[in-house]
Amino acid sequence: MTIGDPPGGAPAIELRGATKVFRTPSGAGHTAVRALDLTVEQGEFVAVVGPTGCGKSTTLTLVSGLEEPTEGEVLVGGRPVAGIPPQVGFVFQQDAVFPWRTVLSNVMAGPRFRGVPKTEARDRARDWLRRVGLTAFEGRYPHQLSGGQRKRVALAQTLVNDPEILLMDEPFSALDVQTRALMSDELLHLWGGSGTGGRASRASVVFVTHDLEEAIALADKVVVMTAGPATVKEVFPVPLPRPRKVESVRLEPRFVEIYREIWASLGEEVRITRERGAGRAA
Ligand SMILES: Nc1ncnc2c1ncn2[C@@H]1O[C@H](COP(=O)(O)OP(=O)(O)OP(=O)(O)O)[C@@H](O)[C@H]1O
Repeated sequence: MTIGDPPGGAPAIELRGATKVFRTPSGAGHTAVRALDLTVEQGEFVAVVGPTGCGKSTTLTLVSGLEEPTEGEVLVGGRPVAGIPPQVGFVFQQDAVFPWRTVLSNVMAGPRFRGVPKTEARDRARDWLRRVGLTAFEGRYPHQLSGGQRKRVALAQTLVNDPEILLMDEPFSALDVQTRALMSDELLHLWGGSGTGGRASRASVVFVTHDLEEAIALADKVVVMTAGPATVKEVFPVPLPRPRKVESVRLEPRFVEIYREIWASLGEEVRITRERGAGRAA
């Protein structure tokens, strides 16, 4: 057993009654998530959808250890989160690349930071750049890349560290529709391979998105959050076979049925959020 192995086959992530109250500048409390129960099994791909501002990103920050819950428990690999767990990788909407470093140097940065010798870090980075189709771009700087290419760098940069848990917060939302579909396929391909690195099992993923089609196309289960403060409203399994291609899977009749079913639940929360916004503006 290595340090990252969960005890007794525990789920990858568990939130038990997790509540997060932020202090606002006026000193008042703002509840971002409340009594949230969520389990992500090892190797599972979970998509989280919910109305804007409901608390999806806050949920990820609790799992990442960047924030502590005010009440309840957050477990990663069966252990309470204390600080940022080393086995967790992130991909956010904004690129987290160093603009002054080349693509290769950016992808090497994580392993180097973790103490991997330079030659090995370079080999691993090159292997990941090959997997994401950027071998020819290793000497470029981020500003010399397209949005889709930068996103590929971000994926390589995260996956090169062989994370057991991958937290993704609207990672593709800044991309155009076609690039977005390509990146989703690429993500499924990389995730579905025989582990992201030396491990036999694949990473457990929590993927936050506004796009219900994207959520269904990617995930094993879709978690619908309520209007803020977020709690889990319903969890829908997505029994679509894998491997999937996002552009074709969304045309299948079963996909459309699942979409209707989840939208009936999500749409209600979106309406509640809109009505609150309209009320405030009035
Ligand atoms: N550090 C903070 N201090 C105070 N309030 C915060 C803080 N971070 C988030 N919030 C508030 O908590 C609520 C949930 O925010 P969060 O970013 O988690 O929502 P979200 O569902 O990810 O939003 P979106 O879909 O728009 O990205 C919001 O009302 C937000 O204003």
